[in-house]
Amino acid sequence: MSQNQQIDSTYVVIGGGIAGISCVEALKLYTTEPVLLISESPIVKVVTDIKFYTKIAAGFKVEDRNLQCIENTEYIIDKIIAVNSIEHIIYTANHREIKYKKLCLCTGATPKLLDDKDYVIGLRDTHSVEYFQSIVGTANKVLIVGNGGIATDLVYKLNGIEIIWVIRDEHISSHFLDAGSAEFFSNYLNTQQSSDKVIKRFRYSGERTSGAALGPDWHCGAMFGNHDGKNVIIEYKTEIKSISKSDSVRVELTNGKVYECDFVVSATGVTPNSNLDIRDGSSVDIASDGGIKVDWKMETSLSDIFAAGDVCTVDWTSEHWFQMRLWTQARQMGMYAAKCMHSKHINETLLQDFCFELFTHVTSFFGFKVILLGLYNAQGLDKKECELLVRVTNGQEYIKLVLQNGRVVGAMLIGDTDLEEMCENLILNQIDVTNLMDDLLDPNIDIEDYFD
Ligand SMILES: Cc1cc2nc3c(=O)[nH]c(=O)nc-3n(C[C@H](O)[C@H](O)[C@H](O)COP(=O)(O)OP(=O)(O)OC[C@H]3O[C@@H](n4cnc5c(N)ncnc54)[C@H](O)[C@@H]3O)c2cc1C
Ligand SMILES: NC(=O)C1=CN([C@@H]2O[C@H](COP(=O)(O)OP(=O)(O)OC[C@H]3O[C@@H](n4cnc5c(N)ncnc54)[C@H](OP(=O)(O)O)[C@@H]3O)[C@@H](O)[C@H]2O)C=CC1
Repeated sequence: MSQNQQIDSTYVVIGGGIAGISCVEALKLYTTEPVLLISESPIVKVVTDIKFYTKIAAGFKVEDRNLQCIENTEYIIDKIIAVNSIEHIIYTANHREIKYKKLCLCTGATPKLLDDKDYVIGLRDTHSVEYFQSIVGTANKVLIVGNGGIATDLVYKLNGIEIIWVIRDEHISSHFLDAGSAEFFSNYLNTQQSSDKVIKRFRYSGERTSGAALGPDWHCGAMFGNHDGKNVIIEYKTEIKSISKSDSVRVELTNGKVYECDFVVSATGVTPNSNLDIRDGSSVDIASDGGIKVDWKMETSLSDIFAAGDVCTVDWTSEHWFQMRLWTQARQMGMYAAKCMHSKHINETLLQDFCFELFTHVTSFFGFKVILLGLYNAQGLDKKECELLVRVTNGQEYIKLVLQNGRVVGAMLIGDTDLEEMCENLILNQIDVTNLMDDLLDPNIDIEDYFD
């Protein structure tokens, strides 16, 4: 579409990430009215090979595609810089003015960097991990800061290099794992595939359900053994004190340790791209984490402007669901925002999407399938009121059910456990399993028989 031409579209979606593309694809299912995608990048992210493990939990791949490959979609490669929410006009960097009836902002987020030096690197998506691997080729030692998804991915994927992993917590991957499952992975990485198939089952209640209670006490400086030619030194419960560069990059930690490395990876979370110039004297509500606030209909405080994916922050709660900036939720939110926009446009009653009844996430860590359901780490619960059922088979599976008042409220399933459907049903139906506690994770009992 040429510049300076008055463009008018019923629906406009900003951003070619998972949320934006999911929103556009869903809108095309609901309506034949014009849908326009504005993406600052000609490369967009599409979901492929989707596989449902339960009614809600789905795993999928994310592929980079050229915008031309997205069928029957009007698009403009441009950057939105401002909006007039009263006149319903978008202004772009290439001087276009676009009139909309319903607008969805899917502008994502940007990596938070510890420092803006060129030897401190952030990663925007898993694909840049591959790019990163190419530049890391010449390096011998990298220092990774952060204990979330990216750091966990990197520590596993980087080979032939020494890694210093600096985390604030007592165990690794704290945004996903508890101490017990962190120990499971560390055992596996240190001893490769363990030969003895020892099945251990535990039941914890009250105090012992919090933090590191689930596994042996972690000690600082634990190392993963030599795995694929890499050496991982983990520095627990410490942070960066200073980063400087002379011949090499020098990093001082708050625990007094000093490391020399080739560069630092700042895997320290993301900041939503929520800064938007609003040219009508109003302002959009922003949450404390910097995301654009959305209500249960994904609508922002500005009428007819919706938001989905990393850029937004939900201002509603759900009993077994919470927001986490993931592909999983970018896709769910993008599709649901489309339904919300269309329902509002045709003035139809809207019901909240079923997927927000239950937090689900399918991913893999250290080569193991990981399915997280509900409050898998007792998020937001009083740990004293929780009970945990755990079954561990070294090198094969780690299963943890979180229970409150005799009902399952969360599950962490690592390995091919085939328990995801049972766990999803138990959480959604809130079945009292008080009398089944000893059998629930007994591998010799087909627990499904209880519920047929
Ligand atoms: C290294 C890394 C690895 C990850 N791995 C996983 C994983 O394994 N599993 C998982 O569930 N999640 C993962 N995530 C999180 C996941 O990538 C995000 O939650 C998800 O991609 C967010 O999608 P989005 O569409 O909201 O934002 P984005 O994917 O960031 O897309 C935003 C789009 O908007 C465009 N844009 C921004 N501003 C403007 C503007 N003003 N005008 C026009 N266009 C604009 C951008 O160019 C971009 O195309 C990972 C994240 C990172 C950083
Ligand atoms: N397989 C998957 O599902 C993957 C998902 N992702 C997602 O992508 C997004 C970005 O990933 P990522 O960047 O790892 O973000 P995450 O939010 O997952 O983790 C950020 C980590 O950095 C720590 N941190 C933040 N600031 C500092 C600091 N100044 N010094 C030391 N540590 C700090 C946080 O600690 P604290 O918790 O104490 O704030 C946290 O451990 C996340 O939403 C993540 O869930 C990414 C990769 C893979």
